[in-house]
Amino acid sequence: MTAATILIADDDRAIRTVLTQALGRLGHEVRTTGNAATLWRWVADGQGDLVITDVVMPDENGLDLIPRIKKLRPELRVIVMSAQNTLITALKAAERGAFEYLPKPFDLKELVSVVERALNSNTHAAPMVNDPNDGEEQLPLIGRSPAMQEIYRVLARLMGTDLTVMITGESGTGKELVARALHDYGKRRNGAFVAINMAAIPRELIESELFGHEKGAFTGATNRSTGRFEQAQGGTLFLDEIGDMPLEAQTRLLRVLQEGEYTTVGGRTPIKTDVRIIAATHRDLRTLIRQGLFREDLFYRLCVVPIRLPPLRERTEDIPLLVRHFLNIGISQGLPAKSIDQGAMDRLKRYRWPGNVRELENLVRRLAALYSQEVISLDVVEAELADATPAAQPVEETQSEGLSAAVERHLKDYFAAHKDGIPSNGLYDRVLREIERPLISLSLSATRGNQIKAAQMLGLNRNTLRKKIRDLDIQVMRGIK
Ligand SMILES: Nc1ncnc2c1ncn2[C@@H]1O[C@H](COP(=O)(O)OP(=O)(O)OP(=O)(O)O)[C@@H](O)[C@H]1O
Repeated sequence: MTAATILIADDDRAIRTVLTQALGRLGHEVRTTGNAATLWRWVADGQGDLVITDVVMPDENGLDLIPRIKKLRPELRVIVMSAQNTLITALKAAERGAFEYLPKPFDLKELVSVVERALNSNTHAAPMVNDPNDGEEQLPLIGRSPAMQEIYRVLARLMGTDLTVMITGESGTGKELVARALHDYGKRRNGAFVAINMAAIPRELIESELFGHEKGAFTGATNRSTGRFEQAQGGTLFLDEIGDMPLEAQTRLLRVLQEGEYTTVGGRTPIKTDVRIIAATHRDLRTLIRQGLFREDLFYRLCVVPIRLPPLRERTEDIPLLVRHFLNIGISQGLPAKSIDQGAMDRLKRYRWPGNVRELENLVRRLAALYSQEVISLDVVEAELADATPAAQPVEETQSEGLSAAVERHLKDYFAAHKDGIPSNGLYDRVLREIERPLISLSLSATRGNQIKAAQMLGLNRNTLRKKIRDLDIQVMRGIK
C-alpha cells in the first residue's frame, strides 16, 4: 500500500489518537479534527485520499456531510464510524455512498483492513442513492449487540441489490422482520411485499398458491386464480418455512429461478417474472438435503446471500432495549406504563428464550397487561417464566438439528453454567472425550463388538481404536447389538 493522506473527524480525542498511531505506523499521513467544518474545509481544498468520519459531531452530523463530499469529490472514499449503532445509521451510511460503516467500538485490525481496502480498490464512485428516510425514524429492528450490528451491515450492503437471500434462525428470531426491512428499504420498496408460509398451506395447494391456476385445473378450481408470484410482480416474494416446501413445488420453483418465467397450474403460456426472492427457515436445510427432502440445486439457488439470525440467548445485551420497545408498543396500545427492575432484568437475561424475541414480546405484553405494579420485580418474572417453561422447548427444533448444532447447544449451556462463563482448564480434552465415547461405543455396538470392523468404519488404525477403548474405559461386549 502506498502512503496516503487520511483525514479523520471525530470529537473523541482518544479515538483520534488511536487512529493516528495505528495508521501512522502504516506510513500514512494522518490529519485529525474534532469537528465537521474543518473536515469539510480540507476536503474542499482538495486535501486527503481517504476520509474517516464520526456521525455525531458538535457542529454537524457526519452522515450529512457525505453527499456533499461525494458531489465535490466523487472519487474520495468515506468510512463512517458511529456509536449510533442502529440499522438506520448503517443504511444511511450505505445509501449516502459511504465506502464502509463501522459500529463503535470497532476492532482496530478491522478498521485497518477497511482502510487498506478503501485505498486499494479502484476509485470509481459508489452509486449515489437518494435517502428515502429523512423524516420520522421508526427503527425496523431493535438491538445493538455485535451480532445485530453484523446483520445491519449485511442488510445495508444488500439494499441496492436484488440478490436472493436465505434467512435462517430459530423460530421467533425476527426472520420475517428482516425480510420486510430488506424490502422496505431496498430498491423494490414501491412494489408489493408478499409473504407465503409453506408450513401453513396444505401441501397439495402450494403450487397453485404460488403460481396461480387456470379455471378447471383441478377439482374445485372453479375460477382462474392469481398466484403469489403474480401478486409480487415488481416487488418481493417472501417464502417462509421453505424447508416445508413439497419436492414437486421445489422443482417448479427451481425452474422459475433458472428461467425467469413460470406457467400457472393448468396453464401453458409462460409468464415472465420480476420478483425478488427472500426465503427463510428455522430448519437445517443441509439435514433435509441429506434426507432427500430438499433439493440441493434449489438450496444453492436460494442461498446466494445467507443471513443467520442469532437466537436471543446469544445477544442478551439486546434484552433491555427490546423490553423497553415492547413496553412502549404496549403504551401506544393503551396499556399502562411500566418498568422492570434490575433483578427482574437480570433474570430475563439469564433465561434461555427458546421462543426468542416472539417469546419475550409475549411475556412483556403479559407483564404490561396483567400486573398492577408499576415496577415489575423478580418474583413476577419468575412466576411468568415458570409458567412458560414446560411448553417452551420446541420438540421439533431438537429433532431436526444437526450434530454440530446439538453440540453447540450443549456447550453453550456448559459455558453458561460456570462462573463468568469460564469452565475449568483442560476443556478441550474433556469435550473430545465426551464426543469420542458415544461415537466409539455406537460403532462397536453397530459392528457387534467387532473391533476390526469398527476401526475400518471409523477410519482408525486398530491399535488406535484399542487404545481409545482403554483410555475411555469403554465396555466391549461381543455379539451384543
Ligand atoms: N430485532 C427485533 N426488533 C423488534 N422486534 C422483533 C425483533 N425480532 C423479532 N421481533 C418481533 O418478534 C416477533 C417474531 O418475529 P418474526 O415473525 O419476524 O420471527 P420469525 O423468525 O420469522 O419467526 P417464525 O420462524 O416463527 O416465523 C415479531 O412480532 C417481531 O416483530
